Amino acid sequence: MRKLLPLGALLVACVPPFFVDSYYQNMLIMVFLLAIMAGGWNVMGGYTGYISLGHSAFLGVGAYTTGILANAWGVSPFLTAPLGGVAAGVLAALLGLVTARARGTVFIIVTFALLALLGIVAVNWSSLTNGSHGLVLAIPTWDAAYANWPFYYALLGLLALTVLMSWAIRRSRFGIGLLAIRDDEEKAAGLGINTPRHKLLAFVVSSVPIGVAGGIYGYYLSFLDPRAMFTIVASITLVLAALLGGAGTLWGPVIGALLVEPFSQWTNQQFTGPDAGAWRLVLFGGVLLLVVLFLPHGILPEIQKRLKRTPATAPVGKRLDHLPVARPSGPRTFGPALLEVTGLHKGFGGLRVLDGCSFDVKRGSITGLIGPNGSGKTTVFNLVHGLLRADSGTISRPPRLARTYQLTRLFPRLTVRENLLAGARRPEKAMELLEFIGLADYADKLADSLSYGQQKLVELAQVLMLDPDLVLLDEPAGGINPTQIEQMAGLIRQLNSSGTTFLIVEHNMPLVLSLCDEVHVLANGHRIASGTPQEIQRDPLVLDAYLGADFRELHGTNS
Ligand SMILES: Nc1ncnc2c1ncn2[C@@H]1O[C@H](COP(=O)(O)OP(=O)(O)OP(=O)(O)O)[C@@H](O)[C@H]1O
Repeated sequence: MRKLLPLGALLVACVPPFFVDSYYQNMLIMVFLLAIMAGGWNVMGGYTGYISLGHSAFLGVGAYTTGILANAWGVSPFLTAPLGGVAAGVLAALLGLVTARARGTVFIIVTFALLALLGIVAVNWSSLTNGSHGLVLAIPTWDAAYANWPFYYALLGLLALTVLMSWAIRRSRFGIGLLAIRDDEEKAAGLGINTPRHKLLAFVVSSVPIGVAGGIYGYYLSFLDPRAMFTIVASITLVLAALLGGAGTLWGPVIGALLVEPFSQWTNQQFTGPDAGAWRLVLFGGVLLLVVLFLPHGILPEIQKRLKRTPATAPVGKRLDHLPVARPSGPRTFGPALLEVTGLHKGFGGLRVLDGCSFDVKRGSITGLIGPNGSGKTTVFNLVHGLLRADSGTISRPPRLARTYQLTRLFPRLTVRENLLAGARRPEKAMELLEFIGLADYADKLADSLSYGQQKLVELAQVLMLDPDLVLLDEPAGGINPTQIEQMAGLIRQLNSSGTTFLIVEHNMPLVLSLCDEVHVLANGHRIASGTPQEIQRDPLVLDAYLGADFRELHGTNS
């Protein structure tokens, strides 16, 4: 693709002088326009995963701002078109603030409502927009033989800038943050990504090229009709182009525009009369539905998948070289409490999950938190990590704290390296940690192509990128094989010897007993025992509430 790019660019640039037929020039101008709109939208809808149905509003805002200012100042609309981009950006920022908490369908509806609202404003604010009569712009003054050229090159240049912007974003930490939000917003926030700021910026960035394009397009038409400028058909068309080509890819929106625009022009010729708009809406909506159902990732990812069809196996797990580090013999001494939880109460509706839970984790220790299913261990993690708020009680936690999840939550569509970089932009540190967990060879593989055990290791490395003082591990051995459990234990010990404190929730008792310095046992929402592994496995309360008869028999423990 990269090698073909200069050739393609040269060919496209040669069209106006060599293909004077204005039909084809106009077709390409409209393809560029649609590609810019789909490319801008892609930053929000493709990278960030927030589907907007209102993005064509930025085209109208850009066109009106450009036209009104050019008329008022008596200058060429080409000069005021960048201000169309500014107006679109400001509007997007305002809307972004309003929709800060909106997700999924609510976001779609709010963006659609914005489009409808602006259409009404454009029709009714006659003193500014000339209302439903439309706004007339200056007619181009250059020779009719070159009539389309300036628009053609202006939009081609803007398209190049849009693709370049999209490329730069995808390679930046900001872009990794956007993709992380798309894959798992809650987890992204947990890794320290400022998700509201990322979304706001993505919204603004996605609107600006469309606003500038609106200015150029308005001049191309020389007449702004509010119904055509704020039509839902335009929004559906641009979303269709992005999804068909491949949302979240660099070239997908361009490929989509190349396919959708000729189709759109064909429907323009086929449907005439007063209901034409409604029929086109039905048709585009239907095609959009088909694309979502049958080609959900779009054409480009489908082609890439077919080309890459290497053996469909996941990378085979390399045996890690890190042998578990032997436990230091003799008593270990620890610092003061790094985490202190006192009298935590938490309920969900009528269900009391935590009922006066208190315990601490000493600096430098590996502390276990065990208990029967449903005793509230994960809820404690969620409270300590700040995902939930306690009904009452206090938590004194260190500032640098990170957690893993019971079921791994890597960003599946980011590479292993990008998963690590999402929380902190430190490429050397990321590679160092991948070496440490034995997965450096997998740095550029997509996270979801790894085995579950490998994903658990990557999630550990991911949280270590934050240089945490305290790491909360939620079932690090859950669902992985005994060799990998041993590897995981070895890594935890190694990290602990270099100063990291761990709080581990785990059902694998041999692991807990061999790894932990101190163990707290929860049952019915509060702590029923604390002590060294030796003390815990002899405690009759713990044997009754959790470890049970099997454990007693197996280990010959007497009550
Ligand atoms: N967000 C929630 N809304 C309603 N109930 C919840 C919520 N989160 C947890 N619970 C309930 O709270 C109880 C404790 O759940 P929690 O996941 O903390 O237990 P756990 O000790 O971690 O269990 P396990 O060992 O099975 O992971 C369960 O009955 C669970 O169904």
